[in-house]
Amino acid sequence: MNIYFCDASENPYGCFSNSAFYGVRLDIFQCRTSEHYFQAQKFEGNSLTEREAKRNNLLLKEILAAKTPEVAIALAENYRQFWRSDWEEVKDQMMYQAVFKKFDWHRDIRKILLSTGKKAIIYNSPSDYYWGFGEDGTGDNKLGEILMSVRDILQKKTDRLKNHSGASYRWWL
Ligand SMILES: Nc1nc(O)c(N)c(N[C@@H]2O[C@H](COP(=O)(O)O)[C@@H](O)[C@H]2O)n1
Repeated sequence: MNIYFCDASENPYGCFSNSAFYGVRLDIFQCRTSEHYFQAQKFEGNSLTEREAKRNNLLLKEILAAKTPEVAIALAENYRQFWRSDWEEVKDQMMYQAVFKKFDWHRDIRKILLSTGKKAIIYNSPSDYYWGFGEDGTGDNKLGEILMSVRDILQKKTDRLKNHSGASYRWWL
């Protein structure tokens, strides 16, 4: 049986959504959600002039200050002309980082992710054909795939820690 999720309010798998309020760190900044982290990464610099880097840093801070993930998305969209030029090439990697940090840090939702075992995880967004499954299931489901990759890595980390037992395993569990 597959695991489907879409909205952050769904129980128990809504926590898989990037809009769920589980914070992640971006350097010295705390992001309210993995969506904030992901959107802010659009303004991280590759080969920017000093002036451009300064401007992008301000945009990044504005995005991180957004009260909701929806506002963070809207702001990033507004400043599309300032996105890093290699965004299309790096966006999967950035999504992976955002999702990994979230589940590596938050024990409660890590347990939910690991509890899905080997089942397929599907981001059942009708409007998103890249990160999600789309209206008709022909979408790429990239977010679902990333969640499954993160699950595999965190399962291996759990198994490794289990073998060493002790304080680090108790903390991790
Ligand atoms: N529920 C929902 N509605 C949409 O319209 C969406 N695009 C998504 N997908 C999530 O939104 C984030 C936007 O990604 P892009 O900046 O457009 O690449 C991303 O976190 C998707 O998971 N969801």
